[in-house]
Amino acid sequence: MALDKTTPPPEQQAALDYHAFPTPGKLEIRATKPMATARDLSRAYSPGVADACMEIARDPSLVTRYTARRNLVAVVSNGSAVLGLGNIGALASKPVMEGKAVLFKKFANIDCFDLEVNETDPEALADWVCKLEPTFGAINLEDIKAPDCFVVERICRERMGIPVFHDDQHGTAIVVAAAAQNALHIAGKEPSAVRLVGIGAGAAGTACLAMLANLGIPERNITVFDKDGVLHPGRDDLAPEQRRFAHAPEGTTLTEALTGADMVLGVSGPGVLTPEMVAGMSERPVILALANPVPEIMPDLARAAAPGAMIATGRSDIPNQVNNVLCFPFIFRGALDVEATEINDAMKLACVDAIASLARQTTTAEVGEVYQDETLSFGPDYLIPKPFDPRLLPTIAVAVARAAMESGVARRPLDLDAYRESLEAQVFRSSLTMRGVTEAARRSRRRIVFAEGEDRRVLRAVQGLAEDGIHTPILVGRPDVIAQRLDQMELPVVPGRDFEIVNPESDERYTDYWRDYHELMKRQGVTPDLARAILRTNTTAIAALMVRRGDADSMICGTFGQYSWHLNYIRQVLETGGLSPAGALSLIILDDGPLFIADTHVSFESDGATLARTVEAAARHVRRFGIEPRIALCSRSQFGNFDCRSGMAMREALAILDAKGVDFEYEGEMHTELALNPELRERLLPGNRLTGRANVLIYANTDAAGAARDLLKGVAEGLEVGPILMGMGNRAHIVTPEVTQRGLINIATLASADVASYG
Ligand SMILES: NC(=O)C1=CN([C@@H]2O[C@H](COP(=O)(O)OP(=O)(O)OC[C@H]3O[C@@H](n4cnc5c(N)ncnc54)[C@H](OP(=O)(O)O)[C@@H]3O)[C@@H](O)[C@H]2O)C=CC1
Ligand SMILES: CC(=O)C(=O)O
Ligand SMILES: [Mg+2]
Repeated sequence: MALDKTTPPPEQQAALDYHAFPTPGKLEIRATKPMATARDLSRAYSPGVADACMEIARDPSLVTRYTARRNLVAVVSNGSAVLGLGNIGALASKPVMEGKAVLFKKFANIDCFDLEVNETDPEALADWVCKLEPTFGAINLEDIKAPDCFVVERICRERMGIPVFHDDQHGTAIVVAAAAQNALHIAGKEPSAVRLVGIGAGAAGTACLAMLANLGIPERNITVFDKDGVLHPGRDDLAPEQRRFAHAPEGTTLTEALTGADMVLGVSGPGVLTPEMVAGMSERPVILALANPVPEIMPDLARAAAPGAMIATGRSDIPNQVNNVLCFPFIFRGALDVEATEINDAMKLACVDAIASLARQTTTAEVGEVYQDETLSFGPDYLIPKPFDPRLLPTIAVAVARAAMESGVARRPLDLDAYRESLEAQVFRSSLTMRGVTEAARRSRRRIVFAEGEDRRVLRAVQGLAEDGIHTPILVGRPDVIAQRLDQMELPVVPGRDFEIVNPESDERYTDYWRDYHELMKRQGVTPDLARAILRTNTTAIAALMVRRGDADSMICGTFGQYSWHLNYIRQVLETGGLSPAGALSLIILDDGPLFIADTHVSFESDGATLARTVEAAARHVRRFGIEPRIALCSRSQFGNFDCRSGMAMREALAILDAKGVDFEYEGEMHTELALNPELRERLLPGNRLTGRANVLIYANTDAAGAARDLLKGVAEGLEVGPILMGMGNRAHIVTPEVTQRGLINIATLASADVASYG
């Protein structure tokens, strides 16, 4: 069906809707201080604000203490070279600039104002930017056409005492250099022997070519084109940045230049390269077709014409995205945090090395999660890290900060180890909470068996565990299926070295296992035939038997199916006089700290005695994270005001705990709201024994606990560690089907930690 102008194709309509709904645009401003009372108002505004003003007037350096300036970047454009769309003007450039601001925030937690300026004269534009110095910690120039961008940047850098960085030049050059370095390494080509063709001699083109020359590609091997054809010595329309590359003979055509070339860098416009042109390039050519949104050649056409080619574009929807988004959020993070006066060459080169080396390392569970169907091991389709790779922030920002300090432009030197740790805590949200447990796991020799060893998330988790230096897991699964999946996912873990396999179809211990199981269950209607069948097909039962017989120390199951189905087999095999489930505890990591919730899965309706046991077990587990428990027994009833079932059970539990004299804070029964709001609690339940905000919420039925857990995960973006099966001596844990690779790593780490008091 032909689509008329008023009916965009579905993907375009979706992009337009993304921008339009639920509120127009992609950004808003949020206050970081409370503004709820007259007292707040008098501090934030008149009269209190005057104190902050006068302090800054007295000592200008205090602006970083009393305002948001240090973390505030201006994204400035006049709309003269917006993506590859050309000079569409300042107003139409706004979606791109808002987009850059969102990326700054999302990837590096940097706040931005996007400033679209109606000014075509570069000197006037520079003047305008310089006057903004009091507002910002740094300036990101964007989509300003060459050669005007050179003028604007030079003037701003000369006159301003904060970093000024033209993203299209330097951000692009950094990422291109990292990708080119890696591609040439794979192709086995030395930069000094490479023949390079550049298409586009604008902002991006000139900076990328200069950077590539800096990496060792000889200038005489570089031939460059713009809309007027080849850059040659006879041209009098070139800026110095372009003239440097103008040495080809006049009249050279693009096809001629590309014949036998090793690399082409397109930063020009859509469809400039034809299949015939790339077909004539050398063996294993590198094709960087970076025009946005439509590249110089689409990868499928390029691959058909040059099957050995390594191809990258600037787009997010195609593997090998070479785009300055891999650079600008992170280079600014490092520069802002050390209060650098500029972003110099040493910082840029540090950034190139950091990006290039990240692609050569194996990826994390988090990246695997986002890019499920893509190859993520270093090679032709993975030359460069993915934008959602959480390692980018700590790795690049630290490298940049170090380079700034070493090159003498950092006004605020940092302890780089502590800096890296704080950045890692931002991106790997569970890492800080899990740190103590991870250390304990590294020291232990516990063997963990994964019942669903063929699951892709389990295989990625095994890789993560190997990287974390945590033990050798055992996988229950068919070796050929595991091998095939590892191969598909290009995971470098190897059976025998990084993990062991128990094949349910042929393990030599099978007879022992089914006999043990039959012995355990013969009085509950399990016949030998049934025991054989279960131990042949039910990997949860197999894993439990392994733990029971001492072939493993702990098991993890639950990536599919119902929690209670798995729990049933665990109870059959592992429950003893001393070990029985005491509830499931979820640790939910939220922006403002961890919150534990129980019992989310085990006892559907708990009585007082069960609840008291759950509370004690939860306190034990919470302390394993180095957190002192403050436990609230939550109910619809509050201090005996309502005789609902949960209220009565909670009161019974409270009496049991009181009689026992336990050594942690607990109180109840109370509404969840009061558990989380100490001021309100003090008002409604004066004299209650809980101090501060509760960090453990106990519910009397799994409906309530499960709903609290799901809401925190679903609405508050809580990250779950768990559920932790309490009471089983750390011998078994059951995850839930939505578990992520990071979730599996966390639970396996918990299971691995050798803690005597675990139960
Ligand atoms: N992937 C990434 O990270 C990035 C990609 N880009 C992309 O690079 C392109 C250029 O951006 P930028 O350098 O900022 O813009 P500029 O306007 O500064 O430069 C554009 C250059 O491309 C040349 N050009 C345009 N069309 C053709 C053509 N058909 N044949 C040969 N040369 C052509 C122009 O020639 P002339 O001077 O004669 O007009 C000019 O030299 C855009 O498509 C942009 O999206 C830019 C930055 C980052
Ligand atoms: C990515 C970018 O900055 C551009 O295409 O202009
Ligand atoms: Mg740009």
